[in-house]
This record gives sequence, structure tokens and C-alpha cells, in this order.
Amino acid sequence: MNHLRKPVVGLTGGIGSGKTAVSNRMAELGAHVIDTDLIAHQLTAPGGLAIPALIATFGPQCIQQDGAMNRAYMRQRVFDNPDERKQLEGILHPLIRDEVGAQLQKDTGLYSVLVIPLLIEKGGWMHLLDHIVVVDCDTETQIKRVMDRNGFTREQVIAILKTQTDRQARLSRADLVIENNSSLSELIEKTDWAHGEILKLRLN
Ligand SMILES: CC(C)(COP(=O)(O)OP(=O)(O)OC[C@H]1O[C@@H](n2cnc3c(N)ncnc32)[C@H](O)[C@@H]1O)[C@@H](O)C(=O)NCCC(=O)NCCS
Ligand SMILES: Nc1ncnc2c1ncn2[C@@H]1O[C@H](COP(=O)(O)OP(=O)(O)OP(=O)(O)O)[C@@H](O)[C@H]1O
Repeated sequence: MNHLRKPVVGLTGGIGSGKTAVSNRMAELGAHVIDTDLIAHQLTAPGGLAIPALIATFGPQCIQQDGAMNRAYMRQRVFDNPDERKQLEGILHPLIRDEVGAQLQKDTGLYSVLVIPLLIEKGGWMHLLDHIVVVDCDTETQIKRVMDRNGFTREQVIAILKTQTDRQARLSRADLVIENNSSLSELIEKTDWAHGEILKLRLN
């Protein structure tokens, strides 16, 4: 890694693994968090940069009355249809990358954390990253947490999980693993430890 600048950390994990909980804590501790899910939501909000291309590709029915992308409708379409998922990613991912690049320039924290759910699945991120942190929990726990949080059925969560890389493949790429099978307070403790490790990188 380049020792003359602050570290850039890639934070990944499967759906519902705890990325947001970890990155929120890192932000509290002084990290500059750049969340690609949040950017994707902004791009698809009313007036968002991706809206014209979404209408051209998926038709006006993909937009709800307030002008935002209809997420439930698109979720149904893309997690059942790999070609449509690739089309949606083809619209959003280049715009997400541009925005990540812009936010990285701001460099407002002790280190930057790029929260990227599809870090392992999609190429093109590694050159930006000094360190990869994986949040990991048992698949059953993931399923239960997403069902509770989003009101999804078990089948809906499994359909999303099937489009993501398996845990072992993700773990094999990790420089640091935050295990999240127990309580939120333990997750905070582990995140505080990870934060300390990342700060040591900066001092190396
Ligand atoms: C499919 C969409 C409409 C579903 O919206 P929804 O509000 O239900 O989910 P949200 O955007 O909050 O994402 C939640 C989680 O779903 C998973 N997920 C999202 N997109 C994808 C994808 N293309 N492939 C696999 N998993 C995905 C991730 O674990 C993510 O953290 C939405 O996720 C989307 O627009 N996806 C394409 C953009 C993308 O790839 N985002 C990931 C960040 S790079
Ligand atoms: N250790 C834990 N104990 C109990 N609930 C947890 C724990 N960790 C996370 N959760 C809850 O599980 C859900 C998923 O966590 P979180 O949103 O942080 O995951 P995520 O990886 O960001 O998810 P996504 O991929 O969908 O964006 C949230 O409702 C969160 O509050």
C-alpha cells in the first residue's frame, strides 16, 4: 500500500451480514464512509441521474408516482432474471463508480471505508483498496435478519443470496474478518478492534 496517504478500506459481506452496522460504527469513530448502496439509492431517487436510462431500458412502469425507481418492482424483476440484473447493474455501476471517485477525493476522515456489497463479485474495485474487511455471519442468521428487517419471505432472501458469491469465496479474499453471529454490542466491540487495526496500517 501507499504509505503517504490514508488507507482506503473495502468493506463487504453478503446481504444482511451487518455492513451498515459496522460502517455506522466506523463513521462514529472518525472514518469517512462511502456507501455504494446509499449512492445507488440516490441515483434512483426522484430526479436521480439513473432515472432516464432506467425508463429507456425497463419502461415507465419501473418508476413510481413520486419519480423514484420502484424498488419492489425492480427487485422482483432482477433477482429472477440474470439478464435484467446485468442491465440494471450496467446502468448503475458506472454511475456508482463515478460518485465513489468523487467522494474519495473529499477524504474527510481518519481513513476511507468503501461499503461495497458486490466487491468480490464485480471487478474493478481492488485497485482503489488497501485493505479488505469482510463482515460474515451464518447464512441462516443472514436470512433471518433480512426477513425481519425487510419483511421478505425466506424464498425472496434465498433468491438474492443465490446471486451473491458464497461465504468461503468472500472470506478467502479478506485481510480482516468481523464475525457477526452474536449480539449488536459484540459487533460494536469487534468493529472497535478492527478500527484499531486499520489505524495501525496508517502508522506502518
Ligand atoms: C435490485 C434493487 C432494486 C433492490 O432494491 P432494495 O431496496 O431491495 O435493496 P438495496 O438497494 O437496499 O440493496 C440491499 C442489498 O441487496 C443486495 N443487492 C443489491 N443489488 C444487488 C445485485 N445487483 N446483486 C446481488 N445483490 C444485490 C446487496 O446485498 C445490498 O446490500 C437494488 O438493490 C438495485 O438497484 N440494485 C442494483 C445496484 C447494485 O448492484 N447495488 C449494489 C451496490 S454496488
Ligand atoms: N449482531 C446483530 N444482532 C442483531 N441484529 C443485527 C446484528 N447485526 C445486524 N443486525 C440487524 O440485521 C439487519 C442487517 O444488518 P445491516 O443492515 O447492518 O446489514 P447489511 O450487510 O448492511 O445489509 P444489506 O446487504 O441488506 O445492506 C439490520 O436490521 C441490523 O440491525
